[in-house]
Amino acid sequence: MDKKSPTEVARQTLLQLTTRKIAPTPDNYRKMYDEISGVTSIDHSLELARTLDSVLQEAGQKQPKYIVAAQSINSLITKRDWAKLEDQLRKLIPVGDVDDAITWPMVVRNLVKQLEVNHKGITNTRKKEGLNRVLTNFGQDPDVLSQKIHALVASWGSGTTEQMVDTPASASPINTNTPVTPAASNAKINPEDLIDVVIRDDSDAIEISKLWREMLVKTLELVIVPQLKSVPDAFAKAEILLADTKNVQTKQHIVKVGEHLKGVLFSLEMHNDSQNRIREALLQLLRLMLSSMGELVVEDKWLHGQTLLVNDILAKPLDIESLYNAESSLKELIFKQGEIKPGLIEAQETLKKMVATFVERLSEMTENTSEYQSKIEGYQQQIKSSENIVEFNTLLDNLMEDTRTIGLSAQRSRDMLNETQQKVKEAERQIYELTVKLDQISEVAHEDYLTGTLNRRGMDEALLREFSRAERYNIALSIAMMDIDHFKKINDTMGHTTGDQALSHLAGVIKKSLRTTDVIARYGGEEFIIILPNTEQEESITIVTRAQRELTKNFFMHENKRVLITFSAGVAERAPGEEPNSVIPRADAALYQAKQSGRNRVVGAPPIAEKSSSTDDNDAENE
Ligand SMILES: Nc1nc2c(ncn2[C@@H]2O[C@H](COP(=O)(O)OP(=O)(O)OP(=O)(O)O)[C@@H](O)[C@H]2O)c(=O)[nH]1
Repeated sequence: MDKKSPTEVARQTLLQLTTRKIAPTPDNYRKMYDEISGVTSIDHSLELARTLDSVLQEAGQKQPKYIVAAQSINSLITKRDWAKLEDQLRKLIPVGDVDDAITWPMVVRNLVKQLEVNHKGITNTRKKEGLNRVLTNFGQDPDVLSQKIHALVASWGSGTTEQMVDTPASASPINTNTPVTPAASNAKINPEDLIDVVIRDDSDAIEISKLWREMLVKTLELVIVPQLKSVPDAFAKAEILLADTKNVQTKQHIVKVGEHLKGVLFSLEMHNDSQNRIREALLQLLRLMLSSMGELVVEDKWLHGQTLLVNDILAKPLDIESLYNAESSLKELIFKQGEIKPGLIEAQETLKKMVATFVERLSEMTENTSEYQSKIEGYQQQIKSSENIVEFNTLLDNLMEDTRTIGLSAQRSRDMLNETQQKVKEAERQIYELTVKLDQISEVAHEDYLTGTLNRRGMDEALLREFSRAERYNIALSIAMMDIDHFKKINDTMGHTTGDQALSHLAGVIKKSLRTTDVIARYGGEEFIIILPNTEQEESITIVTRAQRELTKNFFMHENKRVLITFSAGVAERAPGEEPNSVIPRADAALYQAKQSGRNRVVGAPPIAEKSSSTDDNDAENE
């Protein structure tokens, strides 16, 4: 065969390929070329197959999957099946987007985390069983294993069962380009929410662990450490933990911090537990104290308001607002009592001194009288035995002088006694007034919020107190019922809010015009009641009329205009033994009379005796 030139061989090779309709691939070209030129060219693919085989055999010593891969690669090269070869190689060396690749650090980190998290419907034992199955089935192939573990963990997170990765048969083939994540297996979950499940790469992991650390630091700083302030040991430990957490760098360090945190949380739990028990015990103690206080302090009515207030608070679930309110009420009350009590003690001391002086004067008087008595007896003896008229006259002169002296001394003592008696009465009056004031101050917790007068409850207590005092001391007591005139018109023309302001204005003016011992309470709506201790009906009418006058001098202002507010009142004086539920209706009937007779006036109720006698008369007539 003639030796053809390479150009000629190439030309004929192409011609033959076209004639025989063979695809002009490099391989076909090489074969045709060899046939035409009559030589055998070196097959580089075989060289490539050999090289790959030796590398894979070497790698196969550590990972058997490469030995399996070497056989199939060899056969594909021999068959020149380049497409399949490419696939095989891709499977062997995962390629694609690095971000989407499932890496071992990521799988292990996720696995550890998810083993600690509680998943609904999946117990830890089930998780471990699933893991064991995957390890047994795919342990030979680290890459497949990482994918299977990843899928298994994702199945916990998405709430599906591990069944899908239990066996190689049921395990769906995982495309390495699209790793199965909880986001992929559960469309309802927002991938953004899954950063704790899937940590995509190291920079993510660092960022996430920083965020967790910051959160832990804040929790320690703002919640845990402050709560342990009163427990020095635990407080010191918590502070060390806080410093440690701020500086945590390594995994071992995190584990240590975790152990330390457990200890601190335990101390906190113990502390909170004991605080709760202390709180409960204190409350119980307080309740007990208050319940026995009622009996212990029967006479000390000044404590009554305080005990009622605290009782009210303890009856309801504790809330800070009512505690603050109670605190300020109690402070006000204690302050006012503190102001008045020294005056009361002083007045009581003065009274004691006066009584002592009184007794002294009396005994002086008695002494003087008995001295005089013995002198008289002496003179009697001298007169009996005296014979001499001159001596007798001298005796009489002395007797006259002594009688005059004793008379003067007796007069002086009498004057002093009268004076002391007056002072005692004055001191008694002062003590009475101060006591009444203290009693009233104790009611500060029972005020009507709008008008600053007592509310119904305060009124009931004041009535009880004043009625029993009047009975005990046998003193007068009157009740005035008052009602604003045409108040509806004020509301209708100026609005309810202005009506409220008018009510508060009226109460303020009346309160100012009353004596400190008088008590004003809101009976309801625009009706008020005034309790006037130690006051007869006539004087009460004068006092209430004075209040009416004050109201005409102190106008209520609305939109810069003066508004005259008036009220009508009925006054009734308590008869001995009469109870509030009898006096109040009598005052109310008198109020009705005041309204009927034109308003803005004060009417006194007929005395109860008259009323009952007229009833008796009627009864008599009826008979
Ligand atoms: N603004 C305000 N109005 C109140 C309050 N309580 C009661 N009132 C009003 O007081 C008015 C009382 O009306 P009436 O009982 O008809 O008596 P009056 O208009 O005052 O007339 P006389 O009593 O007959 O002089 C009603 O309109 C009630 O709504 C309150 O707390 N605030």
